[in-house]
Amino acid sequence: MTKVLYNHDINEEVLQSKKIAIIGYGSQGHAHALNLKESGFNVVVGLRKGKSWDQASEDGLEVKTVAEASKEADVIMILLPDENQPSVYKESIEPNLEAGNSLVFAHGFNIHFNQIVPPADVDVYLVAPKGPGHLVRRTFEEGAGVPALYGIYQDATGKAKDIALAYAKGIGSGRAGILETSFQEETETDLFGEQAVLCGGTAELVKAGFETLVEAGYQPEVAYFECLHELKLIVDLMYEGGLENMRHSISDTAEWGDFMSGPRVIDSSVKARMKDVLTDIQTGKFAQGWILENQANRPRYTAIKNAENNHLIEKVGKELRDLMPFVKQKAIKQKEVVSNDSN
Ligand SMILES: NC(=O)C1=CN([C@@H]2O[C@H](COP(=O)(O)OP(=O)(O)OC[C@H]3O[C@@H](n4cnc5c(N)ncnc54)[C@H](OP(=O)(O)O)[C@@H]3O)[C@@H](O)[C@H]2O)C=CC1
Ligand SMILES: CC[C@](O)(C(C)=O)C(=O)O
Ligand SMILES: [Mg+2]
Ligand SMILES: [Mg+2]
Repeated sequence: MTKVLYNHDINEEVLQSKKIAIIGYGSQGHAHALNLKESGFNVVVGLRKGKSWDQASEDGLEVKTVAEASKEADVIMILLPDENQPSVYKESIEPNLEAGNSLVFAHGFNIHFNQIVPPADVDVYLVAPKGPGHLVRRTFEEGAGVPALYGIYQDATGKAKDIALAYAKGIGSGRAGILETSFQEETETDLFGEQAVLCGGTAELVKAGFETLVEAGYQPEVAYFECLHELKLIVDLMYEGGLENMRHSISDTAEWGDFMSGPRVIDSSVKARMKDVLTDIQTGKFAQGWILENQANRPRYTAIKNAENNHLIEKVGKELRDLMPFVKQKAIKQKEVVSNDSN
């Protein structure tokens, strides 16, 4: 088995004397900045003036422009949206890099697809949490953490691995497990996971199930509870003890239906199309499409997002969630507060 590292394997001393600039204060940025600060590290947040700036200041953090924060820091973690990173890097980070600095990423996209080309005299590595930023923060506050990958692209100082591990420990990932990867592996598996399974695959499965029931004449509220709300409860059981644990808790009738109908819905044609998705990621076709979409000011992204937000499942879901005070919309609320991007 691949070696998984935990807090007791990591000495964070190497990071204690350094200043860490967190560039961006969105989903990942707020979590890294606050977790690192509470772990005892010296943090400055790099931003433009606006909502995030105000929020980071209100949260008690030192806030400066991206250029100022980059200039004074030894470790510069870029937590801007992937599509904004190249221009901000060129304008405000690259001119302020010094030999021996660390340039750090939470996702390998811009290095792997050559959108950012760093100088040879800085360390370049990634610390990529395997979970949404709001959960990186929430689990840390609860005394737990989100697993993370680290990977070294360039080791100018000979200390890149030690600093990367100390950083991962500082955000709480040493409580959950830290694994070594490469920029290529992180970039390709992360894009595949979010497209085919975690976000794209799951959203389409949920909508298809909901639409099938509603089109057959069943109540939308029943369809919502069945296909979306209960999904979390089922996935919690998988998270806690794998598929076997989920199957232990459900009825034998459900388990037999799972064995009989699951493979009818998710058949070998789905896996073949997953392989096509992976190929587009590996060849750079997906990355090129996303870069062009941004250069054109996101016409397709905006149209699809508007249509998705107006889907019946969203309307019904909002009404039902409003009646369940224990279901809190923490992630979206936080994102609205800390980010004024087009989300
Ligand atoms: N979201 C996640 O959970 C995960 C993300 N990642 C990676 O982490 C990185 C960050 O992603 P994520 O946290 O989603 O990003 P967000 O979209 O949440 O980042 C928004 C933040 O970036 C700031 N920002 C945007 N553009 C600029 C700019 N031009 N100058 C200064 N600040 C700017 C915003 O400030 P303002 O308020 O001024 O707009 C805001 O603080 C990406 O590489 C992503 O792939 C990795 C794992 C999971
Ligand atoms: C699953 C989506 C993700 O990769 C993540 C939260 O890990 C992202 O890019 O946001
Ligand atoms: Mg991810
Ligand atoms: Mg991702």
